[in-house]
Amino acid sequence: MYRITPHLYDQIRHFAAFPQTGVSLQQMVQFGSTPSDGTLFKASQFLGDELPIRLAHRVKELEELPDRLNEMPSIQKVKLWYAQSFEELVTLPKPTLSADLRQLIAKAGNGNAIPEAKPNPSLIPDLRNGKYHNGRTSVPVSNRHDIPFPPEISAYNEKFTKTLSIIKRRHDAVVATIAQGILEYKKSRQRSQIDSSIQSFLDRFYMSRIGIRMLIGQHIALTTEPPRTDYVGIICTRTNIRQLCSEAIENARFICEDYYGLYESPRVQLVCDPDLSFMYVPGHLSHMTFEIMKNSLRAVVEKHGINASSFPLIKVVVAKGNEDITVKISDEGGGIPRSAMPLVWTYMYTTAHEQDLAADFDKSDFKAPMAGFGYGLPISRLYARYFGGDLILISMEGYGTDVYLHLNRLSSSSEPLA
Ligand SMILES: Nc1ncnc2c1ncn2[C@@H]1O[C@H](COP(=O)(O)OP(=O)(O)OP(=O)(O)O)[C@@H](O)[C@H]1O
Repeated sequence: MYRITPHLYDQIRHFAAFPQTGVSLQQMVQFGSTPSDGTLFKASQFLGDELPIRLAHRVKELEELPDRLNEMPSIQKVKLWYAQSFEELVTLPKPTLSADLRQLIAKAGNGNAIPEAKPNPSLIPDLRNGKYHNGRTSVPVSNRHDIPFPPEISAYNEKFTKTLSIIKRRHDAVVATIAQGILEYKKSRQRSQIDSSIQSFLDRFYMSRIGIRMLIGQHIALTTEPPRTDYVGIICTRTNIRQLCSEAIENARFICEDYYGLYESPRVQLVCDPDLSFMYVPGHLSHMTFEIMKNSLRAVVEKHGINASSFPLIKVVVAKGNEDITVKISDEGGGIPRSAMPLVWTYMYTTAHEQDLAADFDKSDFKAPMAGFGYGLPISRLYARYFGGDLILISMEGYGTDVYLHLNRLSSSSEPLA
């Protein structure tokens, strides 16, 4: 079994002492719009500094969790995944660069670089050979894409991307495994709810995971996928919101019909300008709208009963403001009692019948069929906040719920990292 050696612990502690560097959606797009071996190499240099810092923060945090939560077997398991990924990144041999090549790489880019990872790497000892190495300095970039890069650069890019793919796959089951760890903790401490310090840990931890996966996913897509119109990596510069909402609605309705054995699930009216598009990550938007729709459908079906002759319409309205695009989902599913309102944002709060988490445990990601783990809302809110938006829920008990999904149009806000 993989274990963390004392030397690796030293490295982790060292990296965890540096702050994380946030990147905005705009920076990701500007940097990745014309990828060449040079820009990809620069991106890998940034990620090679930044990802170990982010992973090290998480290992340290998992290590220091209070009330013996850190001792739960599933928490330990996740900690080892993070440590292993950290080690794979810091031990990946970098190509030796001649002075000329250094200059070529410095010039690669398209006018706007992703930021330098905040810690000045000159302070970081090269832990592989015991020396201190000098920091990179910010170099103005030009618009040159015609520079021939030697094969060792593309070979390194390929190797780096391969390492990222392995890491991404290793971390697929993190959400479910941490959830399992929380269950182990609740059982061992005989608690029914988690306290606010654990809630904030989970918010931080899952937010960090979204960021790490965003950076990794973006890099893999830029390196391995052929260019697609309107796409830069996994970011779509013209995400059509109507189309995306329609798909999420249909998918959620299908699952609802299947789950309750309905001939037809509640209908959904969508009011949205068909041409409204903006820069976003379609995967994130699909995830959020789908989760919110599932909740509304479930509430409506359960309030009115599966034998109801008809269900009240669920309304989805999309509004375009200067700063935000807001998606409002209104249902007549009976709402939520005021006393339960703070709970809906806590992980593992659900009014669905308990499911066997362990059964879903080894699946690649965390997907409940209709409801059941109490992760839908808190994780969706993290996705919204990741790019500077928010998710707000207003309930009228006895009638229904309005959910407001605010999506930031300015796309310049940096990742919220803690
Ligand atoms: N539109 C709604 N109307 C009424 N109750 C709701 C609504 N949305 C959420 N809730 C309540 O909030 C709880 C938590 O919702 P959340 O989406 O986080 O988890 P879940 O749907 O139970 O499980 P899952 O992890 O599968 O999403 C739900 O179990 C439900 O009790």
